Amino acid sequence: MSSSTSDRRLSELWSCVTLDEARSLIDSTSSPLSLQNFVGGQYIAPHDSLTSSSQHITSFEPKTGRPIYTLPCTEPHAVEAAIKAAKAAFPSWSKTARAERSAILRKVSELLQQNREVFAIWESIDQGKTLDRARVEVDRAISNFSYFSTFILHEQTAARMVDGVALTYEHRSPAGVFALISPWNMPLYLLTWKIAPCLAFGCTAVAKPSEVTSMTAFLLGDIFQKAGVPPGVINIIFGDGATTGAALVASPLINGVSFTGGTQTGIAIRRLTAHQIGKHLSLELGGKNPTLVFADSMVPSVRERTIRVAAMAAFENQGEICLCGSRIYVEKSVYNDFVRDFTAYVREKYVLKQTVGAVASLQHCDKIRRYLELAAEQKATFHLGGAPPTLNEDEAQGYWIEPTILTDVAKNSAIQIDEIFGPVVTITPFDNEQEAIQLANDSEYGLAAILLTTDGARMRRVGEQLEAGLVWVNCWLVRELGTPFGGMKNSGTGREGGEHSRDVFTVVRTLHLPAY
Ligand SMILES: NC(=O)C1=CN([C@@H]2O[C@H](COP(=O)(O)OP(=O)(O)OC[C@H]3O[C@@H](n4cnc5c(N)ncnc54)[C@H](O)[C@@H]3O)[C@@H](O)[C@H]2O)C=CC1
Ligand SMILES: O=C(O)/C=C/C=C(\O)C(=O)O
Repeated sequence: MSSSTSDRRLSELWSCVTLDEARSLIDSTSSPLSLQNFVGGQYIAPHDSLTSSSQHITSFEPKTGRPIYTLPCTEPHAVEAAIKAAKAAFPSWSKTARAERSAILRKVSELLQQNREVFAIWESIDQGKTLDRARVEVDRAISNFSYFSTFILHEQTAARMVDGVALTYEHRSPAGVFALISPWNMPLYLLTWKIAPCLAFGCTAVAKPSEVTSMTAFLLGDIFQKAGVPPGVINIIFGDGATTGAALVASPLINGVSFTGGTQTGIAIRRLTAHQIGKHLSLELGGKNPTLVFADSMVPSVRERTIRVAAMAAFENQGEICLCGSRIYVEKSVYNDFVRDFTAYVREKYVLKQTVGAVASLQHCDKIRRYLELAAEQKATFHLGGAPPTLNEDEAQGYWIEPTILTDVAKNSAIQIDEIFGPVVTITPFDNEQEAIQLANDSEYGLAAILLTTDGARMRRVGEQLEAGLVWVNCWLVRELGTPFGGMKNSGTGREGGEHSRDVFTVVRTLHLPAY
């Protein structure tokens, strides 16, 4: 594809300001849209053998099951070309004054803001989420850039005197070229959560979105070009995990990997990089997060909040957020009331096709359906869900799962143990605080936990015993971008956010200067 053809395609994509216009564009094109890698500051023609690929992957619209575009499955030699572009850009970018880097990132955030609705439309089409949810996520992508563009302006390093003998200080420098790999549940939100700090701290990168949801990453290339990000500083390549992702993380030219995705993939990345001890690894992996509902949180004055927070934590984005609370534990004295009120609330507020979207892929939909079949076989009680959804002709091939509420699921059932990552929640009673903590911690994962109680002492007593990197009390997914974000146990290693992202993307040396 010549660059003028790619420009035309991009301008068609940018011109869609409603979901219907975007769908018409997909339907009207005789050949499916084909995404192109963005390397060295430009989109790469598919027939460029050095930087692209002969293999292609088709991506489908979750709400209809129709093909929407193809993407190159970038082969190792082309991955290497993108890494070399990032490496060539590193010396200059890493020395660029932080005020200048900040201004460029600020421009990226402004351009995202100006194109907010277009990004939301394509994210909703590509991922299956509702348009409202997509808008929330684009707003966070905007914040990712604005936050780190200002964070770097205020960094300071303190010097210390040691016993009057030596003056010491920490000197940080950008760690090098990063592989930034993101999943399909919140594509733009999570990819920019990596790109923004990486560039802010002076590193360069090769970013690879999920092969399931590559569309908004494709549009991002154009934003970086328009914002004046120098060529090679950020390269975006497409492809699957086995071919493209593995070649990217394993390359000896890559100094660090920031990855969000499934735990098994995190383990594979650790193996692929095990012999490269100095490679920075930040892995944000799966979760099977508990929501603990204490009886005091069901008193009339706060009952509505308790139900609302538990429901949001379970079903936001179809349950496709690694932080979702998919195991709800309820104190026995309020168990029946909770199940009744929670079910009524979810039935009213989480309505398939209105406030609940389609799940991301056919493969993922089949996986969730297998868990629902298992629940039926194991004679779980379905308070909601379990039946095939009512769909019109256009939606019949889409990946739709009704919000599902299960009780009577055994502790050792795979439904209670595995990360289902869909709109499926279990509710289980507990007798006392100690049992609640023990049930919450009885998981290989340790990403997040939600604690619903009005007892201030319990908030700390229980909260501090939960094996989770993030504990939310009477709220969920409240985020301040400087706080450490990441998981314990098999939910990952490393923390990102503010100065924790600085630890990921910089190397530190301590200088000792004689004081005399
Ligand atoms: N944030 C989270 O916690 C997420 C958890 N998951 C969980 O993982 C399960 C599997 O989902 P998948 O689509 O397979 O997610 P995944 O972990 O395979 O995909 C995430 C990203 O990793 C890449 N990738 C895969 N294998 C790789 C490798 N060997 N080296 C480098 N990159 C690689 C993929 O291409 C994608 O960009 C889900 O059902 C869900 O339970 C999935 C996505 C996000
Ligand atoms: O950074 C956040 O606010 C949320 C992150 C969510 C994930 O990493 C996920 O769902 O994979």
